Amino acid sequence: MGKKSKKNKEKPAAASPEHKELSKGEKKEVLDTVNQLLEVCSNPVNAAGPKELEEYMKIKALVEKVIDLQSGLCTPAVDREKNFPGFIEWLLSNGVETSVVDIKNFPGCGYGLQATKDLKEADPFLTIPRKVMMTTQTARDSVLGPLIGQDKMLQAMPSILLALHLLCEKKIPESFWKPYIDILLHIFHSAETVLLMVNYSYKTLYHEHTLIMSDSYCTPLYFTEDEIKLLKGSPVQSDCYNQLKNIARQYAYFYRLFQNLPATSKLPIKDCFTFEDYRWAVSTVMTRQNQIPTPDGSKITFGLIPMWDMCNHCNGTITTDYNMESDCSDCFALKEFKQGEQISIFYGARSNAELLVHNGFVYPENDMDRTAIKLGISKSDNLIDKKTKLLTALGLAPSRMFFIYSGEIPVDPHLVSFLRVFNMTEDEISCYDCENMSEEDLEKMGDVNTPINGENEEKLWKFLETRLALLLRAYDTTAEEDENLLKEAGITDNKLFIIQLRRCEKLILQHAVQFATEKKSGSVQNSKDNKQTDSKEKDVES
Ligand SMILES: C[S@@+](CC[C@H](N)C(=O)[O-])C[C@H]1O[C@@H](n2cnc3c(N)ncnc32)[C@H](O)[C@@H]1O
Repeated sequence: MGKKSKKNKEKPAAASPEHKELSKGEKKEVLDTVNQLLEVCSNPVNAAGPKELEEYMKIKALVEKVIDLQSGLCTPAVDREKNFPGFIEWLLSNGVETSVVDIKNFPGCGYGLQATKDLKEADPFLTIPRKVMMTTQTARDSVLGPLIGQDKMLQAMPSILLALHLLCEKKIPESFWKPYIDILLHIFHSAETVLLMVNYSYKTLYHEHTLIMSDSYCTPLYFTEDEIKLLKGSPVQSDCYNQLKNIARQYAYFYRLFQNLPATSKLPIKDCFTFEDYRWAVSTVMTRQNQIPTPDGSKITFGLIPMWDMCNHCNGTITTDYNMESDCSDCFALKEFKQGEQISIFYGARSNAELLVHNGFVYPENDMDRTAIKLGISKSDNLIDKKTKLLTALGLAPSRMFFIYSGEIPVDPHLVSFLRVFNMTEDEISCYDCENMSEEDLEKMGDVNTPINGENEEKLWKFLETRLALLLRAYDTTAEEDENLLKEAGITDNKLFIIQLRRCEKLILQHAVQFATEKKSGSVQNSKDNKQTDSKEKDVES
């Protein structure tokens, strides 16, 4: 990154002297705990269930111990609001035009961008040049450069590289990106969002809940054990376990690397690489990064795009584009915005589960919501080989994740095809020539309105209805109970998003059960009608 980062590379590692030193004994205790963490987190993934929870609790306890031991080493939080003017000045001095937007606090989603004038759909409102971005390339030009050449993980995983890059720059007082880093969300450990608004409808509550917004991420890395338990029944619970396991493993890996590798001796984080700082950096990158092309345009990589990353999310389409000629990221209004309105952008087609795990929030109005279910042909099914063969011909694995969608039609062609094959008799399977499936066969098999026959159709919807009802029973609460819980005073951000998520999942499942029931009744009726027609035809024949 221009002159400054070169300077960082040559004269690195003047870490800010805010942290205290750990004693020899404390250092040893941290290292022992980190070693245990690495061992537990390197176990192969356990199947979902009690074993997974047990492992999570072990990891969580070790992580808490490390956080506790390192509590004096973490970078202190800064007041981001006070730093916004300096950030805007820095943007202006680097040629970024910001006159169309203001940074403002928007209850429910933290800070965001407000339109300073009316904007029409597709009007440009932000152009951010590469020179202010933090990218994998600027990481290579920074103090991290020598380490990247020696570490496969950093070479292969751009998000991890960005997280460490951010952390190093945060510790360098003269970093080029200091004005940007100073406006990022920081962690106040004791802060919890307090609900000011009670007695409001759910939707109002959702929008009002962060009148006092805690300056903290809500990624699963910050969930407590009790909060994670609130996800019982949700497929996201496993994702949360896995996220902590993966990040803890990475942390332990780099912690040990920083102790042993000469290439890390000049890193400003070498002696103050805390778990708390690492989860902050990872959460920052997870929730703010965007894809950008490499300078030669040959590959796509990741980067942090200052100011663009102040945009919050709403339904719509992607309206950010990289202009290779000007080497800038251009952002256009996804709809008309009136002066004073929040300008939101569409982050991409993500379910609420994905938004919670990767972006640290839930968007109840999400048009793209869906929930995952795992289905597979049972090993005890006598027809497993034949069904597997037919599924393979249809491009489907015999055991895999499917999605149930919000919206009118909750099933997609993959699920419909799978369920049809899953419920076939031997005679039905034998009607298909797996070696010569035509495009038309594939399409028909997945078309929700083209049953292969009444009986199969009835079995299919009955199976789905029963399966989804079972999934709904796995949760500890109903959607209605969740709605009431969301109205409780004093709910934390984490709990709010978790309950919103499981409520959204239940609404999707409930609607899909209703859809399956209606389809089943329709197919029963059709079967009856067909049988009657058959017998009438037989009568006529006889
Ligand atoms: C790219 S940042 C946007 C700026 C951020 N609000 C801030 O204060 O810095 C993404 C984060 O904003 C919040 N966010 C974005 N869109 C949101 C929405 N529709 N509802 C709630 N929170 C949202 C989430 O905390 C998310 O992790």
